[in-house]
Amino acid sequence: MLALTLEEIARAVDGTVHGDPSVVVSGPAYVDSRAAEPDGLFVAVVGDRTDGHEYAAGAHAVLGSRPTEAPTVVVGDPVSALGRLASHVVRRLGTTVVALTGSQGKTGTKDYLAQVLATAGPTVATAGSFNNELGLPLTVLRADADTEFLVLEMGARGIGHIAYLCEIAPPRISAVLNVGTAHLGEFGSREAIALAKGEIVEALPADGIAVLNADDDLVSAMAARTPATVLTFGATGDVAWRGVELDELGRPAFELGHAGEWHPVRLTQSGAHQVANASAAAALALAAGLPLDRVAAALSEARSASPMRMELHERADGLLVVNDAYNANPASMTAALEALVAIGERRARRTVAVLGAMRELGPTSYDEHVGVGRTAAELGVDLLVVVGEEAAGIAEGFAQGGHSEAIVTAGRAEALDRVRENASGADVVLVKASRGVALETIADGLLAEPLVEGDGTAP
Ligand SMILES: CC(=O)N[C@H]1[C@@H](OP(=O)(O)OP(=O)(O)OC[C@H]2O[C@@H](n3ccc(=O)[nH]c3=O)[C@H](O)[C@@H]2O)O[C@H](CO)[C@@H](O)[C@@H]1O[C@H](C)C(=O)N[C@@H](C)C(=O)N[C@H](CCC(=O)N[C@@H](CCC[C@@H](N)C(=O)O)C(=O)O)C(=O)O
Ligand SMILES: Nc1ncnc2c1ncn2[C@@H]1O[C@H](COP(=O)(O)OP(=O)(O)OP(=O)(O)O)[C@@H](O)[C@H]1O
Ligand SMILES: C[C@@H](N)C(=O)N[C@H](C)C(=O)O
Repeated sequence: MLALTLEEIARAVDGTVHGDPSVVVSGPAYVDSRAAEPDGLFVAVVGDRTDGHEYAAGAHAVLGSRPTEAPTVVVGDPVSALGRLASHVVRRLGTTVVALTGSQGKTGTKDYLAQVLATAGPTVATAGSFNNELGLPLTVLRADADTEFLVLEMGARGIGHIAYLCEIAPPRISAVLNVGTAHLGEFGSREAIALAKGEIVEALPADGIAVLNADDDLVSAMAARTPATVLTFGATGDVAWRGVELDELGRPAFELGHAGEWHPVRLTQSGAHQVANASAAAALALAAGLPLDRVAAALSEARSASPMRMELHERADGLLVVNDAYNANPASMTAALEALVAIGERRARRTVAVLGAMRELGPTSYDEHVGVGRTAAELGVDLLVVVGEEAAGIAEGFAQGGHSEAIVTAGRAEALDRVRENASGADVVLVKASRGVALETIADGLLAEPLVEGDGTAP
């Protein structure tokens, strides 16, 4: 972080210093004392389970809503003060702010983009999915005077969320990946989601660049909402792809093109949907001034940086587990099922889908779950295990799709037992549900399973 004294921080956030005002903060801000940063700023937040102020002792410096044993800048609301501090700092840095949003793919695209830009200069990017009013300022305050690119993932569950984040860190380049149905229950309609996501291009300056998905009508229409130059990505975009082929793990190889120039890309992440994310990252990198050949090469070198997104592991007996359990909405469920079937076809494996609830979908939630079940049947998934009553519609859709009965379980423990009974080393298993369902426990359980000679089942 830019080195600032507590006195300077207090001035920037309209706070009051309790303790030595000359203490210099040069490290990042953080919210968990168990992951303290040297010379950093501990942001004390009152949470659902405990009060961060209780853990301030020993901190180098604190931003909180009351004095602590450590040098503290006291403010009314530490989270909004953190936003003001980030806003103050980012305006003093010469870094290029690149922001992106969308209903799905933000983190994956951010991970691609961060690795591509890092080939051209020091880059700071959102850790994991730290993309809200707390996570974004924490990311900004990891940047310093040497940072050339600041890559910010921006999440939203309502109108104005992204506009607020753009006030903290105004982007010069920004992208909208897609408008799906994630958090539809919070927004009310896809049109409202589009209104919210488009705030990221409305915030651009006239000399900025808006990267929009040419294949998504709600996104391409956002061109009318920005003063910036528009650069599109997609099968029909300015930045396009052709010749997509999937290998036996569903990893795409394709040609990436722009302005008549084409270069090969071979991704190490599974799923045809990664092509759109990689192409969006390419468009953002081109907008930041990188040449297409370097972008294509860097995409092929990019490693998976965030867990539980199409995370593949093979067990000793050959069972292939696809842990895509970070979250779930209808579009990402469909993408994951398509990847599952693609792998099954290429490795001559039986396909097993272990699916739980998709949350925050609002009144159409049950129908959306039925739709996912129908998709699984139409794609030819061999065995479906449904986890929890909340996801029951998936089983109904599977039956409607003309497939044999799904195995419906009460919860994760029962589902793990059923998968252990029914899946063998010749299968590929997909595990997917919303974050709160935490189906990674099933993926972990399958991979942790001790194998015994003979029947290959756990003791
Ligand atoms: C403040 C905080 O850290 N919250 C996290 C904490 O929540 P909880 O209330 O349970 O905290 P506690 O009561 O346990 O502790 C209080 C504080 O004390 C600290 N502390 C505790 C013990 C100790 O020994 N030392 C300590 O210092 C502790 O660190 C607390 O600060 O834990 C939860 C479970 O792990 C976390 O989920 C919670 O994080 C909150 C939600 C958060 O906002 N985290 C951000 C850093 C973040 O960006 N998280 C992202 C997820 C963001 C997200 O969901 N994005 C949505 C869009 C959201 C739009 C937004 N505008 C909205 O309205 O929602 C999306 O879909 O993309 C992430 O984690 O990936
Ligand atoms: N372009 C896409 N189309 C459909 N599904 C996608 C796409 N990109 C990623 N996904 C899937 O969506 C899920 C979430 O991916 P990712 O974390 O990258 O999205 P996100 O937008 O960052 O999510 P969040 O809002 O929770 O941060 C994963 O299952 C991933 O495989
Ligand atoms: C965890 C949050 N980013 C998210 O994606 N929530 C939805 C509802 C999910 O978990 O599927």
